[in-house]
Amino acid sequence: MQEEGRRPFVIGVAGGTASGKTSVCRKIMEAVCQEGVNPKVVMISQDSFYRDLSQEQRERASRNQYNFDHPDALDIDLLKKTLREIVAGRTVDIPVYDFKTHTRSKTERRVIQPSEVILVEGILILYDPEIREMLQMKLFVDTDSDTRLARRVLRDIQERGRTLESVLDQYTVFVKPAFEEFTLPTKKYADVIIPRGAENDVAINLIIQHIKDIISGKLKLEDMTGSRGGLSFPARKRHVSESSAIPLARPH
Ligand SMILES: Nc1ncnc2c1ncn2[C@@H]1O[C@H](COP(=O)(O)OP(=O)(O)O)[C@@H](O)[C@H]1O
Ligand SMILES: Nc1ccn([C@@H]2O[C@H](COP(=O)(O)O)[C@@H](O)[C@H]2O)c(=O)n1
Repeated sequence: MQEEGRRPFVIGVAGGTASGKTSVCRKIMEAVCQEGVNPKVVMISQDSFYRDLSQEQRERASRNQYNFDHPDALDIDLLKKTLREIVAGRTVDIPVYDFKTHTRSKTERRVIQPSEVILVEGILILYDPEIREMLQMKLFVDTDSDTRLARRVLRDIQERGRTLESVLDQYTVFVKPAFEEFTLPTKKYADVIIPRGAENDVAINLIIQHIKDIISGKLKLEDMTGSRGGLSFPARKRHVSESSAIPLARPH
């Protein structure tokens, strides 16, 4: 149960498509849940907040003429409202999104119970200033773009009902340019940059340790700067570099 008066610890995980955001979140969840105090941890994807498309927009999407990587493709207001509710410790329900049909389920919603740790991941999760304000820890998963494209091709064909041609076409026309325009510039907001994503155990273990210290109370509110009315990460930015585990210079 969430402690009376204590805000959940909200962690934002950004990065390009198929960079390993979800995989990093899963690793963090597994490790944090092994903690003796057994905190409740939940993961939310920004993908749940894609706008429902009209028939005409769905037809354009199926012809690869719809830009899902532009901020306007997301209902950012609903995401913000939902995060505010979560931060206030209330139960919320969020849409269930289907990548094959580009629509939200008409019958299903996912219920998110109050939790001590909230992981929220997405390509644009560090894009909106009000959302950034709600995050006590900001991570950016920094995986090489060739690797990301290779993973996206496999994933989108296997799981999202796409053809090779459509994945490559969408990537060239929309995904890559939007990554450069909207996602990459948000790297500067990250407290920790994780090169190579989920395989970077050194970086992930440092992050896990920090979260455990906060949950166990070893890191206290008054020990931290930059507090926004709840638990927060020290304001000084850290960069877990590829070559050095112990860090920690400012990101560029
Ligand atoms: N380190 C890794 N090695 C191999 N495959 C990976 C690795 N990290 C992620 N993947 C695969 O790449 C795809 C995208 O990973 P995911 O974590 O869902 O990325 P994102 O949430 O950033 O889109 C998935 O199919 C996943 O299994
Ligand atoms: N109907 C949709 C909605 C989104 N996309 C793509 O998903 C990517 C974001 O998801 P990740 O898991 O890769 O972070 C984004 O790049 C959109 O292009 C889609 O193809 N169809």
